[in-house]
Amino acid sequence: MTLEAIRYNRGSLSILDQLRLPHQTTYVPIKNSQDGHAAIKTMQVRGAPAIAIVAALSLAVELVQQQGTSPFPDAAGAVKFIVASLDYLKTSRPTAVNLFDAAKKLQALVERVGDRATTGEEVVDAYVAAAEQMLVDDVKDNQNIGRFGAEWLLQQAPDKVQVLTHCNTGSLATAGWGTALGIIRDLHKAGQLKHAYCTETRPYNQGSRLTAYELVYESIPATLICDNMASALMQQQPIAAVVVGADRVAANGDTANKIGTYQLAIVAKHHNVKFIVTAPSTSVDLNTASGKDIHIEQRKPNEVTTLTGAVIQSIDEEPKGDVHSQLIRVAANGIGVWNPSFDVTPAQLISAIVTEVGVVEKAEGSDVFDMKSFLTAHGKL
Ligand SMILES: CSC[C@H]1O[C@H](OP(=O)(O)O)[C@H](O)[C@@H]1O
Repeated sequence: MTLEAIRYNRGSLSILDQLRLPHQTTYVPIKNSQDGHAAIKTMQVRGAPAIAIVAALSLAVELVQQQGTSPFPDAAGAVKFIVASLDYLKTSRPTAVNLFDAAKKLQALVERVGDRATTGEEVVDAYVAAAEQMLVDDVKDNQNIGRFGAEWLLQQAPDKVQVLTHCNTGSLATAGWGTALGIIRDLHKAGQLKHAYCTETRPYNQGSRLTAYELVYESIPATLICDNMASALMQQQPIAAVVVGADRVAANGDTANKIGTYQLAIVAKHHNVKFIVTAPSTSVDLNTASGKDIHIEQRKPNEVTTLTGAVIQSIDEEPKGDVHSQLIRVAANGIGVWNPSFDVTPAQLISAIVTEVGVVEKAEGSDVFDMKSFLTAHGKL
C-alpha cells in the first residue's frame, strides 16, 4: 500500500498536510472549493496531478453538501455555480497545466449535461462522477507510466540501474503510485534498481521531506543528496538516468518542472546520462508551442530565507513520532531573493518523455518532440 495523500469518499475529502511531513502525519479536511484553493496555494497539497484532483474533488464535496441542504433550483444555476468555482480554483497556482486541463474538461461536461438536464441534481451528479473518475484514472495512468518508463530504461541499460530523481513525483504528488517515482518503484519491484538518489530540492525540500519519506516507507535503497551535489554524483557514480516529473510539457517537448530540473539536464548531457521526463498526457499542453510561453510561478521570498523542520537538540538526534515542525530563518536579514518555483528544460536536453500511453522520442536528427502526433496516434486527442 503506497502513501495516501488524498482520502476521498463521496461527500468527504481530506488531504495529507505535506507541509508537516515527514515529522507529522496530519490529514486536513477539505469541505469546499475555498478550502481546496487554500490547500493548493499554500502547498499543503502539491504536485501537478494531485493539484488537479484535489481542486476537482473539493468542488465535488461542496456540491454534494449543497445538494443535501439547499439544492440548485435548476440546471442552469448549477452550471453557473460550477463554472465560477472552477474559474476560482484555476487561480490557485499557475504553472501545472493539469489543473487547467481538468477544469476545462469538467466545464465542458457540465455545459453539455446542463443543455439537456432538467434539474440541478443531474448536473451535480455528472460533475461528481467525472471528478471521481479523475482520481481513479490518475492511479492507473501512473502505473502505466512506471511500467513504460522502467521498460524503456532497461532497454538502454540492461543491468541493474542507479537513478537520480528531483522534487517529489510519488504518491504524494499524484492520486497514487507516482510518475518518475513510479518508474523507480517498478525498477525496484523488478529487482532492477541498484540504487536511487534524490535531491533535497530547495527551497521547499520536496526531495528531502517527501521523496525521501516515500523511499524509506517503501524500503527502496536510496540516498539523499543536496542539490549542488548532482554533478559530483554523476562524475563519480554510474547513473543510468535522471528521472523527473513535469508540471507542463509544451507541444515541442520543452518541459516546465521544479526549479533545478534544467541544471540537472545540462549535467546529465555532459555526463552522457539519459534524461527522462515523466508526465501523464494531462500535463501536455498543445496550446503552448514551446517552453518560453510557459508561465512560471514566482513564490514568496521567505521560502528561500527559511527552512521548515523538526527542532532537535543535537545534530545526531533523530526526531521520533509526531513532532512539531518549526520555521527557522537561515538567510541574512535584508538580502533580496529570487524564487521561481519552476524552470524550463529545453526538449534538446530530454532523452524521452514517458506518458501513460507510451514513450515519446525525438525523430532522428530532430531537437524537439512532436507531442501532437504522438497523442493523436495514441487516441488522446
Ligand atoms: C508528478 S508532478 C510533480 C511535480 O510537481 C512539483 O511541483 P510542486 O511541488 O511545486 O507542486 C514538481 O515540479 C514535480 O516534479
